[in-house]
Amino acid sequence: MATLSGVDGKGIIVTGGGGGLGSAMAAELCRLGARVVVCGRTEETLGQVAEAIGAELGDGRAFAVTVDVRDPASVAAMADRATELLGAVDGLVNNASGLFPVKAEELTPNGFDSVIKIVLNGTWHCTAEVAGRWLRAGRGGAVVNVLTPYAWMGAPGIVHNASAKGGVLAMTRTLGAEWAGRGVRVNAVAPGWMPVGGTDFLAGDPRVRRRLIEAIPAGRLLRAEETARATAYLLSDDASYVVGEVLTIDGGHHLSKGLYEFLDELPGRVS
Ligand SMILES: CCCCC/C=C/C(=O)SCCNC(=O)CCNC(=O)[C@H](O)C(C)(C)COP(=O)(O)OP(=O)(O)OC[C@H]1O[C@@H](n2cnc3c(N)ncnc32)[C@H](O)[C@@H]1OP(=O)(O)O
Ligand SMILES: NC(=O)C1=CN([C@@H]2O[C@H](COP(=O)(O)OP(=O)(O)OC[C@H]3O[C@@H](n4cnc5c(N)ncnc54)[C@H](OP(=O)(O)O)[C@@H]3O)[C@@H](O)[C@H]2O)C=CC1
Repeated sequence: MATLSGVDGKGIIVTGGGGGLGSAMAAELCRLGARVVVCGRTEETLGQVAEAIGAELGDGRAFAVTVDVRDPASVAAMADRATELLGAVDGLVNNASGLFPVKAEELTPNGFDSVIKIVLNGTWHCTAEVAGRWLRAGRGGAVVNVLTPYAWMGAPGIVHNASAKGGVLAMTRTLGAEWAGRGVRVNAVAPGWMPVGGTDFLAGDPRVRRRLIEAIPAGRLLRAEETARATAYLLSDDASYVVGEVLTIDGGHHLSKGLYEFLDELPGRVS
């Protein structure tokens, strides 16, 4: 029986790997057979993630490496260390991010820059470093950028992050087309709301949680592991003809329910 090739045996770097989605993603990729380097700025959380994966799946599956994605030299050092630890790097997941809710008219130039530097510049630095090595070596590889549907929908209250994610969307499509002929694939996932990391408040506030869920056609929040599995597909050779694409995983949230939820109340409705 034919099976999907998946990420079994692949070496993958996950940036922001100490965070909510990054840690869940790293663990799920390892369950699917990959070996991962989780990287970010905070050694302690990265160490905890690698240790938890080791306790579940055994040693040699997950490794912690510090990096500041805003700094190209730090990214190059991380890529060196990841290559030593994994043997070969086959995939990169650009998951690191930063944001704070703020009214656009109150956002300072430095506040805007602080988010752009992590999300847009950081994604570029990691992609240029890791994919640059693949291109110079004449080998392939897969990059998956973590977007959200607001990369194209917009997101009032977080203009810095929405602008950065919009930039990463353009980067995904551009580099996807530019490098496809040389075996380097660049794609993205666009997950909806998950009660982890930057939005872990969703797990605790029933009112906010209920209001959000009401707007999601699928009627529930997304599980981080579901994002991980979609990411695994894009990292795998099964997606070898998928280029510059965005896989949206939001239960239909960005499509909205439209008139459907009011259908029974509309005058003149023919049943
Ligand atoms: C809401 C929908 C979300 C759905 C999708 C979810 C996405 C995520 O969850 S993304 C990940 C969220 N996690 C984090 O953001 C954690 C990491 N965050 C940070 O490190 C900081 O929040 C950061 C993004 C601001 C970066 O920190 P740093 O570079 O150290 O920046 P500074 O603290 O030096 O501040 C720079 C600049 O920004 C202004 N600023 C910071 N926080 C706020 C705030 N809450 N409100 C307004 N302005 C803020 C700060 O004042 C500085 O500006 P100046 O004062 O002009 O110098
Ligand atoms: N949670 C959700 O509902 C959704 C999340 N997403 C996306 O998922 C991704 C992860 O978000 P989430 O897990 O919620 O958030 P977290 O805050 O938990 O994770 C963000 C991670 O980015 C790392 N990071 C921040 N700045 C830097 C930097 N300069 N260099 C290296 N690493 C950095 C942080 O680690 P450290 O501070 O230690 O460096 C942290 O581990 C983001 O791209 C986000 O936009 C998308 C849709 C929904």
